[in-house]
Amino acid sequence: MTSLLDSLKGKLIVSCQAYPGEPMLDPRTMTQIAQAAVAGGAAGIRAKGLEDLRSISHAVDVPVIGLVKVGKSDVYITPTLHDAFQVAETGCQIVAIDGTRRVRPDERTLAETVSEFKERYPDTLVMADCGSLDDAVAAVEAGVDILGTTLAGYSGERPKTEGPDWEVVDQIVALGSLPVFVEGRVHTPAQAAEAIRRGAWAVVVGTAITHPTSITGWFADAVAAG
Ligand SMILES: CC(=O)N[C@H](C=O)[C@@H](O)[C@H](O)[C@H](O)COP(=O)(O)O
Repeated sequence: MTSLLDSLKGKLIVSCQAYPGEPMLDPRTMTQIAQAAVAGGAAGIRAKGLEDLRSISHAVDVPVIGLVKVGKSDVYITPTLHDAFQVAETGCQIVAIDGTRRVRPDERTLAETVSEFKERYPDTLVMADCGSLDDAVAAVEAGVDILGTTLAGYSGERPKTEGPDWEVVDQIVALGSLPVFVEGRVHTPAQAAEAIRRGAWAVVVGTAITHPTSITGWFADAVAAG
């Protein structure tokens, strides 16, 4: 396990996700995107959906962070223990789960979820997608392996900052207890480097690398604005 985390230290992880109704929502397409990201230097891949995860885990030789997005409730990133089991079954090395203090659809606490998960999958790491410092503190107590800033700006506790939420990054890194993966609105190479300088173990970039519709929109808006 240590060597898996070591392989990600100071490195870039690329999140490869397409969303319902989008043309790239296809396991083969996402697998090709993941392979292209690895060719470009990604030390890890983050992906969602059981089919995408099975395909990507076979196709790349770097650690994969897996998740599912389920339902329309506030807690949607691998929300239940059952979801976490299904994600782990795909062969990914790290399972990302909602790491907030909100009520989960199966009404297990985060601590219960992590301990039951670890009983069945002791070798799979758990990344807690947190939305605030208080989430991160609770996630450490719950026994997770990795803290992510993924949900800062999306869980109601923090404002949605233009770029990464550096304040919460600094607060969570200052806990000093677990590796912190900075994720969420990292849109430039300079911001990714800044995350590492601020003490992130790794930095996860999604939209700015793998979501052409958003990237095109950024350019189209700039062009339209003249
Ligand atoms: C909030 C939420 O649901 N985040 C999701 C988590 O897996 C993804 O939609 C993001 O793309 C990912 O976190 C990477 O972030 P960004 O795309 O901003 O680089």
